[in-house]
Amino acid sequence: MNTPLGPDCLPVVYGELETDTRLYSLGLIVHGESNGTGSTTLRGDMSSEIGDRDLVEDPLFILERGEVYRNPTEVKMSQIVLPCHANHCGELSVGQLLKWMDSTACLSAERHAGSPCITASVDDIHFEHTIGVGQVVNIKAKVNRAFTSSMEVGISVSCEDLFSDSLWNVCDAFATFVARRSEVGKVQLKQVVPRTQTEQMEYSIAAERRRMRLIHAEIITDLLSTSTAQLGECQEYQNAVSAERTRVESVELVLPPHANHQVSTFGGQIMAWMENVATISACRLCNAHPTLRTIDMFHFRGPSHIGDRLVLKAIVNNAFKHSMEVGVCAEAYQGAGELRHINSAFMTFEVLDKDGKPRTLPRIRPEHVDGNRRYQEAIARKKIRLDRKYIISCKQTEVPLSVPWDTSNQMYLSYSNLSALKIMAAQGNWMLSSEKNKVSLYTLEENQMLCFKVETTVNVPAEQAFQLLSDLRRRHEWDRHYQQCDVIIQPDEDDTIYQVTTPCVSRGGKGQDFILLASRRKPCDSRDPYLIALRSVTVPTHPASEDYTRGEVLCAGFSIIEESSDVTTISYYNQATPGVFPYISNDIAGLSSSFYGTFQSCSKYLEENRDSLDALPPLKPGAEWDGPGRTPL
Ligand SMILES: CCCCCCCCCCCCCC(=O)SCCNC(=O)CCNC(=O)[C@H](O)C(C)(C)COP(=O)(O)OP(=O)(O)OC[C@H]1O[C@@H](n2cnc3c(N)ncnc32)[C@H](O)[C@@H]1OP(=O)(O)O
Repeated sequence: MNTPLGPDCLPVVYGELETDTRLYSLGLIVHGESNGTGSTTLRGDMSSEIGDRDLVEDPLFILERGEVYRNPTEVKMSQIVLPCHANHCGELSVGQLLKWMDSTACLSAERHAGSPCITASVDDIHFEHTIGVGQVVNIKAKVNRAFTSSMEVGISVSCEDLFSDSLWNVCDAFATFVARRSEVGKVQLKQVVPRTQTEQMEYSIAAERRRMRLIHAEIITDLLSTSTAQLGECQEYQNAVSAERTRVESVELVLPPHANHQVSTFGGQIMAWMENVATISACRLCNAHPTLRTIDMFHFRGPSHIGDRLVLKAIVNNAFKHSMEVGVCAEAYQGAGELRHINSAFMTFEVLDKDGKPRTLPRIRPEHVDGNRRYQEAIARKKIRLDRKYIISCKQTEVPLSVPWDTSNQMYLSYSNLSALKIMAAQGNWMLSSEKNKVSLYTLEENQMLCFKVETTVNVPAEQAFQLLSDLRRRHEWDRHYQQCDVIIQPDEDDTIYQVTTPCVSRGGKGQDFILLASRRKPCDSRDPYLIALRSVTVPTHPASEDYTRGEVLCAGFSIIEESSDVTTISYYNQATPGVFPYISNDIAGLSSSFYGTFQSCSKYLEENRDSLDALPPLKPGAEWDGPGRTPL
């Protein structure tokens, strides 16, 4: 535990976070959390057997008329795995599983849209377990959020062994479906109305995931160009297998049974064909049975139809000690026509020994210039996957409070920063602790974790309040804990890294400094708030110094809701541990009013500046910190 006061006017969050508040990855949720379809499951690592059927049941949300609530878009599918669904090892083929997942998700999307829907993309999927013949696959899908013509569908897959009466999670995924009605062109979907706390959380985070997915290709291209430039020559290994030996090409004629109910090629079938060639390619490297672990996010670029020929190509791009990356591409043509690129994917395979541990794999020898490029890019993607897993899929108890920031993880940190704030804000059991002069203090205690929220209403337009509060350089105007605040880096318009110094709290003691990532977001639609999320990061240019005690913030920030054109509700959130409780207990018990004082000066600051923003020069994206003590911009 460090010193109690932080740069957020309120005590800062320190220490290990004993919480099941969860961070969400783009496609996969790795640890105990909501499963994307409205139910809550407890899972961990590979030993994630649920063991208790109740954990995957829907939360029993009782409607006023006494009925149990069920999401109107929810669709369930259960299938017994038969030998015809399995590979030669008696495990359900992932291709078959993808078909079932795509069908269930599409039917859920169509239930919401009331019109035909097509799969646009599927986020990263991580398969935690294989499924055997005779076991039952349960798939649940529901629409988390509708945008204009597209929707995010959350899919959860569990496996059930009827003989041992056990149940475990296999994977969670998020797919995007686009509604199409030929006669009207672009469809305007009705909004999803979240009814439960989990639905509210999924609804809120779906906007973040959409943002990430729409710029995913761009991010990966940027990261690849910077990362591969640093990698140098390909390493040579003894007994390496030639990449060319793993090359597979296979053609499929799209027949009516391969089409969906809209007569284009069924997306699940395309994924199954892709998985088939990828598995053959992986086998050629290891001469053993490979297990598919992850599929990176992919995008159905364009449709294909009955009568099309689909050319499926796969090659092992690189093999690491325990995993290999296979690149797969699907192209379509008609008769003697041109090839159309319809899909690409990167799949990661492992080979498991008899104890289920990954075996050491032979290395790959790339050939030709193109082979070297693929080899290097696979290394870069491996790093990107690890970064992403570390930042956005880790259990919070495993993440250090300050996460290293660099350009390669910038997007993921921003995403996790905002998602953590959204998850905190979406909790339904906030208790009003005290109220004074229109400022309310709420607390939330769960799993030895204490969060608090301070809320008030101001007569300032929401956008203006957002602009004023998101520039931390002005925070000293209303918050005495912000002694100095300098911009270190501003990678883009929505993210800024600041160094904040706070006064010392004990006589003769040191002040604190904080390296804070502030990520801000404007609303995606009228149901969203403006958000400013804060968390600690580390940057190599600013190590902890002797002059200050380095303080840390795990999750804090503002949610700003427009009540009318002139009235705005401002909520400040902070996530604390039992260790800081003594410092805020006075306020919670009503013995002190420091929160109110700070929040009232915040309201005053906003109202005094309701018509101006121009006290400081605007932040410029790309700005870099230029040395201690100097003006950063
Ligand atoms: C063998 C067994 C068979 C069994 C059969 C069982 C059948 C069961 C049934 C199962 C059936 C299963 C179903 C199947 O089998 S569907 C068959 C597989 N899918 C396809 O063939 C789709 C091919 N792709 C396209 O047609 C286009 O690329 C689409 C239409 C997808 C986008 O085209 P385009 O870009 O020109 O359109 P737009 O600019 O107007 O955007 C439209 C919306 O799309 C959003 N968007 C765009 N890109 C992405 C992205 N990467 N991630 C997320 N979202 C993305 C975008 O933001 C916008 O959203 P909004 O802002 O409006 O909200």
